Amino acid sequence: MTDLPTFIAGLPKVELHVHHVGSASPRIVAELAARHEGRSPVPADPEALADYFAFRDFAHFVEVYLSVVDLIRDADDVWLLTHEVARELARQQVRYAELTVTPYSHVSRGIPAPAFGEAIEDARKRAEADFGIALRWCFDIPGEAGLPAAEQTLRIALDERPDGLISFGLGGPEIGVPRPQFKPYFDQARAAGLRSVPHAGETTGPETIWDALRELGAERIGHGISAAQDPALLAYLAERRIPLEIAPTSNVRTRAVPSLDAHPLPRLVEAGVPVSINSDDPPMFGTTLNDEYAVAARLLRLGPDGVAALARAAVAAAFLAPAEQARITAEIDAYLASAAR
Ligand SMILES: O=c1[nH]cnc2c1ncn2[C@@H]1O[C@H](CO)[C@@H](O)[C@H]1O
Repeated sequence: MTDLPTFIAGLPKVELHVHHVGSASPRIVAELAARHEGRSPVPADPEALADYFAFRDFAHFVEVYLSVVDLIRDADDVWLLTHEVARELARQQVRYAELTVTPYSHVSRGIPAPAFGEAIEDARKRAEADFGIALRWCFDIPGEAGLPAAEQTLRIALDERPDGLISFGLGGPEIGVPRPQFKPYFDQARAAGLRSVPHAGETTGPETIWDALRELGAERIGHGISAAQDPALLAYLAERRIPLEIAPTSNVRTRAVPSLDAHPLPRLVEAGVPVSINSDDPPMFGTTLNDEYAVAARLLRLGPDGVAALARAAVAAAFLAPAEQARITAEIDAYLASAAR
């Protein structure tokens, strides 16, 4: 048996909670910054960028995140970012990823919605051809922009309806951004066949998760780590098999959790809550999906069998057709068997 990091690197995976702009690597950011003559506070130098991605708190994280969004000024930038994010995911043996994109942030910066939709769709198809990775989209509302952003995100989702669009989300800060106000938008998105995957319980308590479940019809929860504070909620999530999209390093870097050793992941797993392991905004948090699997393996004291089970759990939580789930799961099983020889 090879060492665990090598095993993880070759393990077929899916990723369910990773943000488009948040995945802009230092190389992509440098290229985007160079395209726009440095009219940005975002450093082009990868070293300086690593320091720039150090966050005082969650509000500071959103501020930095939006400064990277400002670098994306036209459809070509959108295409470049999307194709490169797919390349990096495929390099980590990701077969399928549900990528969270925030159309409002780009359209409000002057990229027409049709051009945005065409760019992500063309990059998605090219990525499938170039790297063999299947991408799907979650369109998320940037919570800090409130109901106007909800309205426009829904409009773009329903009017453009790119082939890859499968879900509707809500990101950004939770503090001061209660979930219930977004119910009319989630109702319309779900009525149109989009799956509901809001963030909740990342920087606020269990009541935000209850709201996401009861008001927004959440089928999965982004983060949801504060569920560990509410035994009734843990039981509810476990009984109904409602998965949490866990991104351990994200929670530490945004100061939602004081340290990895304090992360509630072991308690969530112990309570029987389905979890998937994700990277969220990997370059911003100085991590990769593979690193997050290694973190989860350490926190949960897993070997190859346990890590393969985490990968299978993410496949089971994906909005994938059963035949596709079976195909990727069989690949995971075959890989585990071959690694054991
Ligand atoms: O970890 C996260 N939690 C919440 N929002 C996030 C996270 N990572 C990226 N975003 C994104 O930040 C944007 C700000 O406009 C939101 O749209 C959200 O998608």
